[in-house]
Amino acid sequence: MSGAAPEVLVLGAGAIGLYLGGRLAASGVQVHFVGRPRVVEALRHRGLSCVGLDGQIKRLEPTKLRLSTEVPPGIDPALCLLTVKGPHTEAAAGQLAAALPAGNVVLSMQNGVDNLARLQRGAPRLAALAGMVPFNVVQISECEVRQTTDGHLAAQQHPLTQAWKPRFEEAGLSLRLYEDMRAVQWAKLILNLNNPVNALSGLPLREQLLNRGFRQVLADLQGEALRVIDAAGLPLARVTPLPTAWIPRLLRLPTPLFRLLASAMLRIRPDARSSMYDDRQAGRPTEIHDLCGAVVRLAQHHGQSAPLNQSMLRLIEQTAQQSFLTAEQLQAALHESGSPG
Ligand SMILES: NC(=O)C1=CN([C@@H]2O[C@H](COP(=O)(O)OP(=O)(O)OC[C@H]3O[C@@H](n4cnc5c(N)ncnc54)[C@H](OP(=O)(O)O)[C@@H]3O)[C@@H](O)[C@H]2O)C=CC1
Ligand SMILES: CC(C)(CO)C(=O)C(=O)O
Repeated sequence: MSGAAPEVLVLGAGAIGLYLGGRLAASGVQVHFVGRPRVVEALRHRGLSCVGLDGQIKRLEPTKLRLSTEVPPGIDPALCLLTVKGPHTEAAAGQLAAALPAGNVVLSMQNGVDNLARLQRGAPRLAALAGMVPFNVVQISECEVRQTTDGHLAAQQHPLTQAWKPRFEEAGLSLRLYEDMRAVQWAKLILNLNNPVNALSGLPLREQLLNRGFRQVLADLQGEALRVIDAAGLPLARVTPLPTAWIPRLLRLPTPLFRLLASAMLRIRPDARSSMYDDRQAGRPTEIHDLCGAVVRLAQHHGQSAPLNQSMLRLIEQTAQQSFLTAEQLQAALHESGSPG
């Protein structure tokens, strides 16, 4: 392990944290990873492999990795990447607040629209910025992560993210900076409404998206969310080749036409699944309250309802972990219990 001071702290050594941190480390950035004991232990023995979308492997031997299970007191990284799931943000913010000097920048690379506020509440003396990861990463084992879809990272326009942009690009991580990250996060949330559909289908993402019934369920959830977002007057950024508001229409097309027109969306490795599928199967808390829950809360705030997103939230919470639904069963379950409140 090099003796140079860490430049980047990754809090949450999971799929995204290991992939982003691993690629930065492989390009020469000094990265310190904070993870769970089982992950840290495995990395200490076996090192880390990050497999890019092109199949190229960036390998970090154990001696090259800086690892701990807690944020080291006194650490002063130029940048911290927060890569825990939403339900763990509050605890992570507390750890960062206790260890980092005031003013340090923490970039949340999480899904959902509420993590920045959680981070600001838990660590008010740190500078919290929003980021977004558009691509899927599969954690094959504690020590191996693989990018399975394409896309550009996004982050809040800020002198520090501007300064780090070339370092990300050198690491093969294309980064775009936005003034209005809220518009980016809501656009990503529309895409993430597929996470619970994927989790309940039990299918890999590509196979699930090639099923018209599951696409219709997703289009219904997205259509409802888009109406709520519109009523709330929130802008949406363009994070996909098509404008976000057109996606439900694309999803409803017959499969042969969808296959033809959505080739970019279907460029997914056949084994990729949503992060919510992994959480549900592992019995971990899911991010459903950060996704469908955010739509329901926004609707309520503006005197509207979002019954389908509300039903999806209940389904994820109440359906036994090992049970999967066909598209028809899912469609029926959502519409049956799709009553407001
Ligand atoms: N995976 C993906 O493809 C994508 C994920 N995202 C988003 O990125 C964020 C991270 O997701 P992902 O990487 O999949 O999540 P993971 O669950 O794979 O990784 C998070 C890791 O952090 C650990 N952790 C949580 N709290 C702490 C803590 N205080 N100290 C040390 N370790 C901790 C978790 O342990 P434990 O499991 O024990 O809690 C887990 O190992 C989420 O918001 C997700 O929605 C965005 C785009 C794509
Ligand atoms: C990349 C995407 C949209 C789907 O896998 C995701 O964000 C996730 O799995 O959480």
